[in-house]
Amino acid sequence: MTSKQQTLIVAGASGDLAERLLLPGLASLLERDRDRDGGRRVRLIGTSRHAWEEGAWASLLERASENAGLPKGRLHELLEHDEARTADPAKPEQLRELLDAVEGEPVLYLALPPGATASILDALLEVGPPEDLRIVAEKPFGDSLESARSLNEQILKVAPEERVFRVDHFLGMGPALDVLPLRFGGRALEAIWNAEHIERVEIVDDESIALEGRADFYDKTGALADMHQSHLLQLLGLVAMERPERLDADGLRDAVIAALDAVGYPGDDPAAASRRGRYTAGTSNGRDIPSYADEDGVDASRGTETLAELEVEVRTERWKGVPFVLRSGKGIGSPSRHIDLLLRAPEPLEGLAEVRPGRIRINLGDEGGVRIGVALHGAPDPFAPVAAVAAADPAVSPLLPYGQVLVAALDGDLRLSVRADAAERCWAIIEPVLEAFHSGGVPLQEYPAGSDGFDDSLVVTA
Ligand SMILES: O=P(O)(O)OC[C@H]1O[C@@H](O)[C@H](O)[C@@H](O)[C@@H]1O
Repeated sequence: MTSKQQTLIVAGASGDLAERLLLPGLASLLERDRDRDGGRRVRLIGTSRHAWEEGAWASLLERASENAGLPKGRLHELLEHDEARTADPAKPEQLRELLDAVEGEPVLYLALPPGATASILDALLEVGPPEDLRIVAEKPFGDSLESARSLNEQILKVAPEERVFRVDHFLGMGPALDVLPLRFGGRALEAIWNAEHIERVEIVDDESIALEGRADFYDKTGALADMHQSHLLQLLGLVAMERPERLDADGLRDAVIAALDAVGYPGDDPAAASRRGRYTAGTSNGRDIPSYADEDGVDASRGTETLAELEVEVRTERWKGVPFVLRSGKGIGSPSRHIDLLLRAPEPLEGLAEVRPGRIRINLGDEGGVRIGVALHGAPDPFAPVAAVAAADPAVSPLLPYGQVLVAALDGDLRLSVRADAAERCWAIIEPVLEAFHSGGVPLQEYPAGSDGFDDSLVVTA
């Protein structure tokens, strides 16, 4: 690769996302590519509407390098150029100045909430977007089906779909990338990847962290819109889809949308298919956590959920009658990120001790890998560590998930980006449940932070 020059403008660079995830992701990919044909030629402009304090930009890059596990000066070294600007890209004249500072191909990363993204898109239309502009839009893409539609209309006036990258960093997680080779790269698992052999699928992201000062965003959003609408449904798309005709962007994204289109609620009753909870004071991961209702910036009367569980069906021949359970919560005592495919019990065989039927676990946590529970002699519990383990080679995907989605955007690979129709469809799937939540149709349960979530006896009114 003698790479072309690109200027990455990050709007919202002073936010927590840039420091924790996006810039570390960038550092991880520049580091990976540093010795490949002279490395990538990326210029970075970080913008914020608020004035940058003296030294704030340099120390942001240092913290981002450290968050990527690199020496603190590394990101600065790897970038061809970097600078911070105080600018409001929603103001056309300020946006024009930013675009004038671009050298090479412009990549505009909108690390901002949907309302701010919409204002910048308006400004882009007014100044006339450069023809080679790439737009990267952070999740949540809209905050309802209607706003996702209108964002899509706006964005497609500014750039064609093949230059638009709607980010879902779960799609950049090594283990999520493993789902495709796991299913289609060999015969062992795809042969049983159906309702005949699989009884239930669980897609879980239970986190020990709590609100972490994000009340501004989270209290208006809640677990369901934060996690299920994007991350968990995208994973469901990969697990539930049919074999794509080919694994290019259209092939993959057509297969994902077909799976999402087939999603419905058991008995067409979204309220009965869902549960929600909110943490009370407790201790999680050795830290004292206040009750969600008492966290700074929270309006307790909103009844925002910090834990949500949803059961859906995928109405295809392959998945007939198989519940897909999607759960995510904060302040959970035994955090776990995984996709489990629980196998049906075999026909009993006289003389053979009864064992648990086993499961396929795709571990989405840092350690990754796939664990297949099988019955072995002397190991009646196939969930025990003697079961077969396929560990991914960490050298194969050394990028952080944000590095993976970012490199896809920089290189124009659309496979890790959520297509317009899928972003809308995911809102359409969760909106009936959100309505049930807001109208009080699903009781808000309480769980102490540090516990494992639902306890049906603790029901409070929403
Ligand atoms: O642990 P990661 O990779 O940051 O992903 C989980 C996070 O994903 C984000 O998209 C959500 O807004 C957060 O609430 C969540 O904690």
